[in-house]
Amino acid sequence: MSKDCFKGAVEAYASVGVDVNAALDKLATIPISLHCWQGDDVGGFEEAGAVLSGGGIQTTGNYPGKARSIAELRSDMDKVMELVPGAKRVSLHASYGEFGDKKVDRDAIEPRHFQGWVDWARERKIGLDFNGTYFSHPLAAAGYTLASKDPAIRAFWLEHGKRSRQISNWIGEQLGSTCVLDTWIPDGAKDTIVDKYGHRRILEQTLDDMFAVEYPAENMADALETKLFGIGSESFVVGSHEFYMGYALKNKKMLCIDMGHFHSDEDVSDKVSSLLLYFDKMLFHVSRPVRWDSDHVPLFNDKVKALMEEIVRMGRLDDVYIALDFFDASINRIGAWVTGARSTRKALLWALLEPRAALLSYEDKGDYYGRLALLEARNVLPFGAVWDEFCSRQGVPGDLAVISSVHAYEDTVLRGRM
Ligand SMILES: C[C@H](O)[C@H](O)[C@@H](O)C(=O)CO
Ligand SMILES: [Mn+2]
Repeated sequence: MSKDCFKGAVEAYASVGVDVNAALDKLATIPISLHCWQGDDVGGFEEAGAVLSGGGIQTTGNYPGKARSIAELRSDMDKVMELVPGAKRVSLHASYGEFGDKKVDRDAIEPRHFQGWVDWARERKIGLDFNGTYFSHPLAAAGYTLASKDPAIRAFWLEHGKRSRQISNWIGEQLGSTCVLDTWIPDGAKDTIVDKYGHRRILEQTLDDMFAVEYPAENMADALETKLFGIGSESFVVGSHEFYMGYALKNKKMLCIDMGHFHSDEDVSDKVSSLLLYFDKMLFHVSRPVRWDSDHVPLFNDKVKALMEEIVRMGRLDDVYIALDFFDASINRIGAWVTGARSTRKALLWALLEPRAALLSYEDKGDYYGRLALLEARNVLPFGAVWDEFCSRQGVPGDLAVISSVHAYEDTVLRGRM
């Protein structure tokens, strides 16, 4: 789009009281954490050919070009970062360490296994986030990890959790940027369970043990991810929304809200103005559920827009961590990553361009027609011209040019992996 289109857009937004250039400046600074696991279908690199198993999550599809090594994954992520405008971070899973030839089990991971990632991130001047990996492991196969009634299984995963915290602290210290550690466990049951209370009491105690060590807030921040159900845990999830809301509030941890983890007609954005009253900070996983927690590529759709609008309306952008969490193996994985990340960024821009003051003034006067009509009118303001200008200022291609860039990478790099 031409500079004239952008000039026209600046005027159009100014007519409803919005400063486009201020919005673009702010947008560039909001970090989005890109999840490493989109590049290899959540397999990880603990051993050659590792694949996702159990854990209530699933990738479907077998599109050619999956990353087969950490080197390939990093090359793919470099390509993604070249095509995604604005500040970025990378979110690692513990199963993506560099473990060498000897088997390193989850209860033995150490900071040195992530030195390569820290060096890689430092070169790119980005921060890293971390996730313990409580799935794709024989000791998770019975359905419980931190909430297991088997003391040996529980001790194994507790050690993994403690080490994940230690590694996150080290990463944050190394990079001078707070490393967010998200803890998600798959624990739950396929069918009716009698002792829900027992498992939840165990989880509470294990988390208390895991969090016994305090790390400096500037190095690492703990988040706990809630879930409604998963494949194989349809009837009971120990770490439910209520469980973690209570635990996190009581113990001053962050809550992680994943957009895929609720009933499909539940409005996730509606939760934010309640949760951020009580939590100082929160983590969001941006995902797109289709009928269930299917982890489709996020789009610039109403749900993502509404989530960002709520955060911006509350003036709490600096209190939230925005991370991606999806895994689609049925299409070009780089394209999936890029589309999900750009859509999330677009939704942030959408929220920053909302004519908030004018809308609020209608609302406060009780002029609900005025509010409704302005909400409708803003839908056809020249948003595309502003987005294109942002991409150009950030030195990344516009939406259409991205398609050919992704195709070229597929032809020159991904096809060579078959
Ligand atoms: C791979 C991630 O840890 C996982 O997707 C988790 O965040 C989740 O959302 C599980 O449903
Ligand atoms: Mn998630």
